[in-house]
Amino acid sequence: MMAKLFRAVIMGPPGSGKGTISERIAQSFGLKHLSSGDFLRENIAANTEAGVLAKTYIERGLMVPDHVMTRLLLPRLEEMTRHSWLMDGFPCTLAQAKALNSTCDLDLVISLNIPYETLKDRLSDRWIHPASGRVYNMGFNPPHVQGRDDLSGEPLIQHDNDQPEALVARLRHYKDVAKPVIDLYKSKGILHMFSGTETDRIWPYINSLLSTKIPSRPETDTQHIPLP
Ligand SMILES: Nc1ncnc2c1ncn2[C@@H]1O[C@H](COP(=O)(O)OP(=O)(O)OP(=O)(O)O)[C@@H](O)[C@H]1O
Ligand SMILES: Nc1nc2c(ncn2[C@H]2C[C@H](O)[C@@H](COP(=O)(O)OP(=O)(O)O)O2)c(=O)[nH]1
Repeated sequence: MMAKLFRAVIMGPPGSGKGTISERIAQSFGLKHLSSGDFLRENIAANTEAGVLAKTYIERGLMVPDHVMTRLLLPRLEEMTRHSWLMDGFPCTLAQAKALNSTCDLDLVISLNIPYETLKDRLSDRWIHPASGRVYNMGFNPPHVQGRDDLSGEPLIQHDNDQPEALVARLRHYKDVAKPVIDLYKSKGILHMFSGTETDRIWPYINSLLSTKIPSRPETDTQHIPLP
């Protein structure tokens, strides 16, 4: 018999650690880490119709319109009939959340609540490998060679909109659009909020919550049944 699939979303402002925590969840529980940013970059690289359209918004530092996001992501999620997944970066508006709702029932939503000063410090030190989306922080998880991606050796870059001047506006925007989404998931009883300044201190709480909901991977806990 096939085990039930597990579907989760992780939300939080820029720099809150969604990507970092998603990777840990994927490793520990075998969920597939899906990222809206990665889907967009793949589509841009492949020159799909949605990718070409999305690029015009991303280049201007704007959010991609809801109808483009849902057209792009929902079919991909519908195809994921054999994998449990964790979605990072989608939904981020109420319209996206409602569209997702009509496609699947989420089991859990993780929301990260991180103080502004912490976000500012992290992002001003965030370095990205543009081709893969791999993220480094010079204090927290520095690359082996300064300024170079660990796997490809290619140069790392910083985003202008990670600098403090742009961050205030991004954060305000996040708060405005995320609030109704958080309220929706709260009302469904699936929202779990985690607050703190360090990923390493938040992680054990997320880990133990997930341990009550899904089996760990066989290599971390051999008594459990692996996910499909
Ligand atoms: N759910 C979404 N709705 C609309 N636009 C999106 C969405 N997800 C990503 N985007 C667009 O794609 C861009 C890249 O997304 P990505 O998540 O990689 O990076 P980001 O904006 O730096 O986010 P964060 O700082 O939270 O990691 C965003 O800046 C935005 O323009
Ligand atoms: N100093 C410090 N930096 C951290 C911590 N957790 C994550 N980071 C780093 C990694 C990234 O460079 C940056 C933002 O993390 P991210 O996982 O990309 O966040 P998000 O934008 O996907 O939500 O902060 C942390 O706990 N401390």
